[in-house]
Amino acid sequence: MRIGHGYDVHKFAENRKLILGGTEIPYEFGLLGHSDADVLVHAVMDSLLGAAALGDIGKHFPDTDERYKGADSIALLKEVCRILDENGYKIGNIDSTVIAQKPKLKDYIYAMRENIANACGIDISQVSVKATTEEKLGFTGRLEGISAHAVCIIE
Ligand SMILES: Nc1ccn([C@@H]2O[C@H](COP(=O)(O)O)[C@@H](O)[C@H]2O)c(=O)n1
Ligand SMILES: C[C@@]1(CO)OP(=O)(O)OP(=O)(O)OC[C@H]1O
Repeated sequence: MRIGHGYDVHKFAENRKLILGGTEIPYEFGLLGHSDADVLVHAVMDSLLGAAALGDIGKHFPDTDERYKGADSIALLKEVCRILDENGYKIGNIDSTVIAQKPKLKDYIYAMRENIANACGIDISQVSVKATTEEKLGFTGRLEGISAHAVCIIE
């Protein structure tokens, strides 16, 4: 059994969709990135790659590579899960926290869990997504961006 941890941050920008956990969330700002900037899925991918000691998303999907411009992070997650499978690993469970002052995410949590579970070929009960604010403190509190943490167990 091996444990993994992932962390990511993306800043808010105008004229971008807000995609979290493969779900489009209505909000006045989206997140800036080379890909769709799905900060939650990025943290999940880094936790899985970390658990397997197989590097990180920047190694597998460089932000200098045009192939990943505007990439659907759920498709990248499928590729990470294929790499884990190829290396003989199975996912035990994933837990994650999105840190966002706004928007309220509770109505989208189930859809995010479902998208992540489907991409990984696991049951939704193996995927947890939580949300919290930082009580208006720090860069998330100032509405500058969103961060996410993820941990996982692989076997
Ligand atoms: N972007 C967010 C942040 C929080 N929630 C939900 O609200 C609860 C209370 O958050 P606090 O930061 O005030 O502790 C939290 O446990 C989440 O259920 C949310 O939906 N979206
Ligand atoms: C996901 C990738 C894909 O090019 O691009 P970004 O959306 O910029 O996201 P980041 O969290 O900076 O990770 C780097 C890249 O792997």
